[in-house]
Amino acid sequence: MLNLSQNGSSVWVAAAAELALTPTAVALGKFDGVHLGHQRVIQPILQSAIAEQRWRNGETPEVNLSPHPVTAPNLNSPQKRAYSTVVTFHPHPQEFFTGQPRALLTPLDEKVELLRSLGVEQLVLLPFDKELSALSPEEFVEKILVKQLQCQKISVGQDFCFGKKREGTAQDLQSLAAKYNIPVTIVPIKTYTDELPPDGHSLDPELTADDRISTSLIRQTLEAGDIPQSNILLGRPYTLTGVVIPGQKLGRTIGFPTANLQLPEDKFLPRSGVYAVQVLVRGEATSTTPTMIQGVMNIGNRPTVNGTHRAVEVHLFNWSSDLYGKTLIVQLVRFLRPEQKFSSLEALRSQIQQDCAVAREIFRTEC
Ligand SMILES: Cc1cc2nc3c(=O)[nH]c(=O)nc-3n(C[C@H](O)[C@H](O)[C@H](O)COP(=O)(O)O)c2cc1C
Ligand SMILES: Nc1ncnc2c1ncn2[C@@H]1O[C@H](COP(=O)(O)OP(=O)(O)O)[C@@H](O)[C@H]1O
Repeated sequence: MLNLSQNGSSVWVAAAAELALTPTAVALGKFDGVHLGHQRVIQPILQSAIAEQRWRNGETPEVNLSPHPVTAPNLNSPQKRAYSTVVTFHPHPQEFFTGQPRALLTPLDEKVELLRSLGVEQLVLLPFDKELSALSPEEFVEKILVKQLQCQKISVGQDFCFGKKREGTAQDLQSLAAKYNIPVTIVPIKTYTDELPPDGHSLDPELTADDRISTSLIRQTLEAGDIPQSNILLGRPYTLTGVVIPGQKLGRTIGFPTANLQLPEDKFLPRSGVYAVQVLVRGEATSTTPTMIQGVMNIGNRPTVNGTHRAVEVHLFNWSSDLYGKTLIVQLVRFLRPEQKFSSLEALRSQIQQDCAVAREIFRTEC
């Protein structure tokens, strides 16, 4: 079991259900992206943890989103408070079935950090293998949820499927869990029309077969470079987190040093090209240094300098010190233009100057 911790609080990461801290209040799903829909599924297990703490303090809960009445725990019993727990599959089931590595919106470390910020206490990674994928819905509930996780409460999205050949539905889970007196909240699908701002940044109709907020819709908006839309669907900016590694040391010669980022191998990259970004340098925020630093980023092969591989590089505004070895958390704000092959470094320099001016204008008017 790992304990990933930042800023003092931590999330327990259990690499198998039998290693989990119990009892649990569980949100079940893949949760790649931890987007607005996922956040809604996670919410009830957080509320139950808070509600139980309130009962302990002698208060009555204000809201109960569960379709089942949740009974107050017996405070005289030795039973402990349920740990708010996200249960997910690792590797991603699609990776298991296709044998192809799948790029993720939120690789493990990033997912852990997002769950921590939502107030989740534990992440359980169920190894998605032959054995797990062969469990019937009944066996999954009995073996994993009841025996190993000692679930007291479960939350899933309306379209959740589980068990062998995905034959169990959210409703099946509800009736199977009822046999063990475990209440199951089925969270309605969140739609992007709920999220559109009134001044109408509408989604490209070609992108949307239906209006469900989904990981695949967010991947499509990122592939299209529609960052405002990706960020609305995520409920936060899409982020690239990586360590600064050395590059060709050409950037400084044209007046635009760029921090080259090493990202997790399974990180999903948006459309190649140039972006306006806001950056957090981990460990650098002080009372005198602003938390967020504005800048520009390029994702691409750098044809002008005969680059051989895709690089992700960030130039920070108003910054001059060394960043090698530091971790940058880069939030995408807007796609500016595709990458081009320039006839000279001077032509590239002049274009980057224009990119900076466009980005500064976006920050001035929109951020
Ligand atoms: C805002 C920005 C835009 C860029 N646009 C392009 C581009 O259109 N074509 C290209 O070949 N390289 C582009 N680059 C990448 C540069 O070629 C690269 O930063 C430069 O070669 C320095 O690389 P180094 O960090 O390895 O020294 C861009 C870089 C930045 C920061
Ligand atoms: N404003 C800045 N933005 C990005 N990196 C900067 C900046 N100022 C200084 N640096 C430092 O310079 C390095 C980038 O310079 P560059 O010549 O492009 O070298 P490299 O090819 O190794 O990335 C960064 O990794 C960082 O340590």
